[in-house]
Amino acid sequence: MHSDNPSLILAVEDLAVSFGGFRAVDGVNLYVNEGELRVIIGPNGAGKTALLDLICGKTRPTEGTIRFKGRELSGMPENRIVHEGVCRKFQAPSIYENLTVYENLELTFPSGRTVMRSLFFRRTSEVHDRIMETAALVDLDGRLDDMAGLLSHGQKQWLEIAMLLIQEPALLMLDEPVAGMSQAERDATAQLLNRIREGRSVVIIEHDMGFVEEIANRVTVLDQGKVLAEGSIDRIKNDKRVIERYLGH
Ligand SMILES: Nc1ncnc2c1ncn2[C@@H]1O[C@H](COP(=O)(O)OP(=O)(O)OP(=O)(O)O)[C@@H](O)[C@H]1O
Repeated sequence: MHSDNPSLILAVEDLAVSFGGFRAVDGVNLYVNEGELRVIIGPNGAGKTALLDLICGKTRPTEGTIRFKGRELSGMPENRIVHEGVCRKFQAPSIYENLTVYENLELTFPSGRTVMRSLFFRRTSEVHDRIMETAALVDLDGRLDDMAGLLSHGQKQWLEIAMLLIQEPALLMLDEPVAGMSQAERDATAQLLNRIREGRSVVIIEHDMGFVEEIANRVTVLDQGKVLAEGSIDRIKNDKRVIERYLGH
């Protein structure tokens, strides 16, 4: 049924992973369309992170398939999955604090450069234009010459998102992107995500329901490794089982 949908970009089917006999992900189906912003919620230990780990190749499934643009990702090494267009941002920022915002972005431009080699790298106008465009997308165009270490917590998170966007992923996965942010930074992040979802798909793990309401197209609720419910935020908020298992706590 889902293969008839031309905008389907990610199709996860019957996915499972066991750790020492414990099924952290237990038969999950997940279908994400192009241009969609999907939020995954659920109680602690529901398998949200484990699901993203499987999609980005950090861990291998015990069962099931992960098709991205029709190609099977499970079994591919992590760097190959990035090359296919799937990028993942982890919670802790991994920016270079002693380099400028511009240099951080330049470093991630997809040409396999290292910190040392980038010192001798000639800036082409293509690289420069992409850096300027991406910095503007995350509101950091005014901070390009500042050391990344001087940015606020929220701006560091945006820089890291920009470092992924430079690689032009078709699917961007973010793990609790607004954790530790001020309300103003959360609002700005919601706007940022609405800008960056254009032309790509975004999958986000989030606990903050206020934020989920602001950004989500569709919400998938995981519980004990399984999909408990899926649908619009209004449907999810009023789902008896979701309230019982998660929202009511
Ligand atoms: N690589 C791994 N090795 C061993 N166990 C794992 C691994 N990844 C996840 N688990 C286990 O699987 C279960 C689900 O964990 P997971 O981190 O996916 O939950 P979560 O829904 O992301 O929870 P939280 O909201 O607390 O982050 C946990 O019991 C966890 O210990």
